[in-house]
Amino acid sequence: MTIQNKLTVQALQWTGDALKVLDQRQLPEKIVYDEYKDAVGVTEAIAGMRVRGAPAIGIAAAYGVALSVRKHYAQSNHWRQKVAADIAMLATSRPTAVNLFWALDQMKAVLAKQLDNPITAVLACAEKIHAEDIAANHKMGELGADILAGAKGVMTHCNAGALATGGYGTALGVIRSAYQRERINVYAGETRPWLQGARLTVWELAQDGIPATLIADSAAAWLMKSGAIDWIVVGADRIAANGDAANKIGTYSLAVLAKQHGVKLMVVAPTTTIDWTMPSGDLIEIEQRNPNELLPACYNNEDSLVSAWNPVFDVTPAELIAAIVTERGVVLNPAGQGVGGLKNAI
Ligand SMILES: CSC[C@@H](O)[C@@H](O)C(=O)COP(=O)(O)O
Repeated sequence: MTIQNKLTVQALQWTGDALKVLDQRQLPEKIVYDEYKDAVGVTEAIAGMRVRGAPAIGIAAAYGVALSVRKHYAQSNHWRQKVAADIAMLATSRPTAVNLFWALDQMKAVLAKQLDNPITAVLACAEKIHAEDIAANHKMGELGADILAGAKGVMTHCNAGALATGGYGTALGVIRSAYQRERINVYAGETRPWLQGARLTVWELAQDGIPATLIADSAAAWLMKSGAIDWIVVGADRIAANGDAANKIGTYSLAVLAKQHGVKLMVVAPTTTIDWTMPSGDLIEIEQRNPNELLPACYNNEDSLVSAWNPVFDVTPAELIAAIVTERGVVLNPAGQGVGGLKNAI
């Protein structure tokens, strides 16, 4: 399947025998791509945040399985067991984004078939997942832009752009599409502690010629009070069946503040981000990352009395969400109805 992406900078590229990953830890100062030829490398790239963002994590993992089959098929009669072990390893890379587990399930389903050429079959599946994600982003961009019509300002959190997906982006896809229709003021929260907003989002928008204003996370309430924004537009890592949505830590704070200020919250995510088996967001596993991502280095010693609590996602209840935008359609005011209506929608 052809992968179409208008952007020059892509998080992931398949080269024919390797996965090229843009090292997002080095942005915006440096644009560095690393090449991975096995599932161990791809697992490390995901766990170490070289590639991040729910859809991009799923796509990278799918290519990781394709690399695993390439490596083991010709070398071993036990290639299926070795690939299964690699899939189990990839599944440990990060816990919250359900796109990872969805993509691995897609690859397992291909591998469960009688295959004449497993290498070609799994690669075709990975490329299909990649291409369909880009197509879904463009569809969501248009649907979300319809909702934003007439808005003067939007704020986004974390990076839910081309860097976090196959290309174009979820929340940033909506902002891109809206901006193409009419100029809109875009604000991005810096997104502590990893600074996805400051390092990735404003840079990515600037690559497309879209002006963006960076704010400290703690300035969000004051921005809303000023009347500058009508909507907050974010992505998601996992949406429960009842419409609760896990996203980058700080999204829940923004949702609570938005309610106080009459600002609306839009969650933009492909249906691969919906966990149909999970009835409520209360059950979503929230990743805790190393406290040293937060702690100044001087506290990183055994005698230190200072520790850090570093959950990197939170869950926004459906009642605080005005719209969930997917490639299959929009759910307005999901509280009470959830997202089940999208399950069989085309
Ligand atoms: C389209 S990306 C949606 C989410 O994955 C994104 O908002 C987010 O929270 C990413 O977190 P990260 O820890 O950078 O992987």
